[in-house]
Amino acid sequence: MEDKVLSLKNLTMSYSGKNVLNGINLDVYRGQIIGYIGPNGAGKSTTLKIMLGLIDNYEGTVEILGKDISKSGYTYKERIGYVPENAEIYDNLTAAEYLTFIGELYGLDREVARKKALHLLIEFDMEHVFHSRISSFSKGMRQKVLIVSSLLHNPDVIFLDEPLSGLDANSVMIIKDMLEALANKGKTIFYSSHIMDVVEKISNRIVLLVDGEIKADGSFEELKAESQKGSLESIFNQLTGFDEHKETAEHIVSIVTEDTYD
Ligand SMILES: Nc1ncnc2c1ncn2[C@@H]1O[C@H](COP(=O)(O)OP(=O)(O)OP(=O)(O)O)[C@@H](O)[C@H]1O
Repeated sequence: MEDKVLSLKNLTMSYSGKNVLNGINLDVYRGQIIGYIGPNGAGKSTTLKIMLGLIDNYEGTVEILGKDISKSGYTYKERIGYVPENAEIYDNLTAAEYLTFIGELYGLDREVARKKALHLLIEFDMEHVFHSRISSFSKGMRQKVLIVSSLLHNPDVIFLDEPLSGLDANSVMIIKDMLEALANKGKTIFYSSHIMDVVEKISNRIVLLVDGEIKADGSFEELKAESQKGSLESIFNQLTGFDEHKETAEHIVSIVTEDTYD
């Protein structure tokens, strides 16, 4: 199909003999916002890193924008943007220097990259620090720089791994609306996060990964109808078989407050 943007076929990955992804099959179409969720260690970041070409010793097939990424070389990366969970960022550069550099790496003209970066940072109320070193930025300010850096080249597919980390409530609203507007323009968004109420609101399709396997795949309404639970958080708890949060919390508190540890 022409509008198929991503296609994973029997994607399998193991580290030191331990299977992390167990045969993932997933087709993603233009304009979809995929909420990619799952417990810690389920394999979400591993899937993202494979699609981004950062891990290559996987089995199965990964097609992005109609091409098998193991054969097509790196040019597909010109059309994708990535906000990593833990980013290496060149702290000693100013926001202007860093973003202009990233823009140039993506093939933009230096002046175009600089202007576009400035205009985007203005929208995030950060014009006053355009010429400040990133090392002086707060966590949320660094996150905004990362988000801007992933969008400078107007990518068709955007991968975001916990992108709202450190952002204040106003900025979260901007990012949510921005992702929706980008999807309406035909961009495809692959959004991995643990913040269930945001995933519930922005995704038009939710994919739940558990132990390297897709355990649920559908719109929030579909998942809700299947599980008869109210929120995505409770659907997540049910589908991952977890109902012991109260007991676990109490055990933690009893260990913390136990005075026989010496
Ligand atoms: N470089 C590595 N070497 C060995 N094992 C790894 C490596 N990277 C990831 N793993 C293992 O693969 C599994 C999946 O990790 P991954 O980071 O993909 O999970 P995740 O779903 O993104 O988790 P989280 O929600 O905690 O970010 C985990 O068991 C992890 O320990």
